[in-house]
Amino acid sequence: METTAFYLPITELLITVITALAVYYLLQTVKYYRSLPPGPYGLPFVGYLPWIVGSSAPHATYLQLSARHGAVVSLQLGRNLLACLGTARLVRELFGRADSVGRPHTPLNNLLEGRGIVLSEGDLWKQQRLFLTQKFRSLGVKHWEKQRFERFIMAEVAELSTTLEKTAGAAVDPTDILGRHVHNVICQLMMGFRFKDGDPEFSRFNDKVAEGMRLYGAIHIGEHLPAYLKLPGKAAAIKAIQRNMRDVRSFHQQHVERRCQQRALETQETPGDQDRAPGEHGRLGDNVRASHDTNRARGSHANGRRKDRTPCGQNREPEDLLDCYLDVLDGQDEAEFQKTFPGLTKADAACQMVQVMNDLFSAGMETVRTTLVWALLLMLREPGVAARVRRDLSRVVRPGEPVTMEHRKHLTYIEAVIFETLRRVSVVPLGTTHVNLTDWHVEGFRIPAGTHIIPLINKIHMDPDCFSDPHTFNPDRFLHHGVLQTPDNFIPFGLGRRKCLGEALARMELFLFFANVMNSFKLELVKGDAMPGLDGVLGITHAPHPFRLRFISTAVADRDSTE
Ligand code: HEM
Repeated sequence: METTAFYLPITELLITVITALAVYYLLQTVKYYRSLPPGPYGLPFVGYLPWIVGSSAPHATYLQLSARHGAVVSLQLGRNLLACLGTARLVRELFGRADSVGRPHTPLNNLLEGRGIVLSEGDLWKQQRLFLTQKFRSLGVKHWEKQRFERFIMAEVAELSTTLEKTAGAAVDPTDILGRHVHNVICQLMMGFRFKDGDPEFSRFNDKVAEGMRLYGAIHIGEHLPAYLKLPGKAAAIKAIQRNMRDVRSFHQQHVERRCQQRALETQETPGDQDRAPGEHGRLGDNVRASHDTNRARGSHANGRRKDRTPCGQNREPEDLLDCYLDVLDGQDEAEFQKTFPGLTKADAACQMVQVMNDLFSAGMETVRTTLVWALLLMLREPGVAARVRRDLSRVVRPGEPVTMEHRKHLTYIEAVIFETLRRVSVVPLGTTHVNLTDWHVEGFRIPAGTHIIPLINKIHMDPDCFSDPHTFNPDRFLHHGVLQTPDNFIPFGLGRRKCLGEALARMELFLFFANVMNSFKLELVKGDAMPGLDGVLGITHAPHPFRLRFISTAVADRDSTE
């Protein structure tokens, strides 16, 4: 009897406490979700993930959500909360904040251990960003007229013309054709080498990159649902990704080693410097390959930029980004090293350098190539625009003659065509995910620290309030009395502190490749093929479905028309 009397109050107490806790938890949860920006409901545990991973065009899904819920949308993807920003004003304001520069710490991102430039954070990101910005400028990416970087691109443009001539008007996939040449521009900027035509290393490298993307695509759901990566077979997939990353890194590493050896040789050859020990990286290995062209091997020192033959980085100008890094790493001046890369050991800085190379290849090659392919596709679809491009060119250069940066100021319509291409197809429609480092209060809602934040670039570019009649391809919207305009709502390179580092380079490449192709070739749809559409697929970039076209040399076209 006594036992029962004692038992009942305890049970009641327990039930009361549990109920109170459950109600409290429920109220807190409701309060938490009500404080968030509006968004769709999802399923327990996985949230809205099935709708996003199941879509071949997630950017279009986000666009619909933004249309339904407003300028800021939140949704749960597995364990991650996502906020989408649907106006340029919000992206500008929020990504300009110092606490907007985090990147997601997801299981697959973490494989890179926070190295490089795209996924690094904090002081490491700041120092690398500063270093790269300065070096891009000094290599002539920003102030092309003072430097020789344009010559790298023009050399590649000339090679592309040769490649296109060789097709002799046959049907080709422009993505394949442009790949090596766009890749070579980055190769030259980074490491001063280029792949020759038919170089098997190029296919090997490309296959590795494609394999990496395929492997990542197969398990990227694990970024939001880490438990997924514990399923049978997933550990093997992660290992394969790691192996692939090692292979791609070692490809760049070999070029670093070769350069170290060259620099060490130069040091030994320099009178009075025989006693100098080779730099730390001069000992990295001896795996030297001779299958590529290199600036040094091609004697670029003779082009007047090289000042003298003093050792590694002393009193001579760097030829590429690798030189810029090695000048600091190999330099005798420890204080200079610490000032440039505070808190890093030389070994850390060397790993960092190789990952930065990887990042710049990934960020800079696919984006430019895809934009060029879209531009060509749009010229097939818009013959009136293509004709006006040619008319403008003919006022400035003769058909087939090289178009250079010097001509750019007279060819604003071509720049407008490139802008309109970037707007109409948004090659990087969701930017790169940011993470806020503190709680934000935006438009009356709370975005808790650690939220994954994406700018809806394609939504902004296709918003009729930002661009009238947005589905129409109209380059003139970027011109005012013939002067190129950059509207606030035009944000293909992102905004704020982590804005694209390669914008100036990308714009230079896009102009030179596009203008020169248009000046030397007429583009034709292959007979019997359907006109390619503007609904692409979203992988690393928003790319068109494969299509073919024919490049007819203007010399041949003019000859045929006079016959
Ligand atoms: C058409 C060409 C390109 C487009 C549309 C493009 C677009 C973008 C966008 C939208 C971002 C994300 C910005 C953010 O996080 O808010 C980005 C980041 C970046 N881009 Fe580009 N990009 C292009 C070409 C290039 C090139 C040629 C390079 C360099 C070789 C480059 C290097 C980078 C880097 C390093 C970042 C990360 C910056 C950081 O995290 O601090 N991009 N780009």
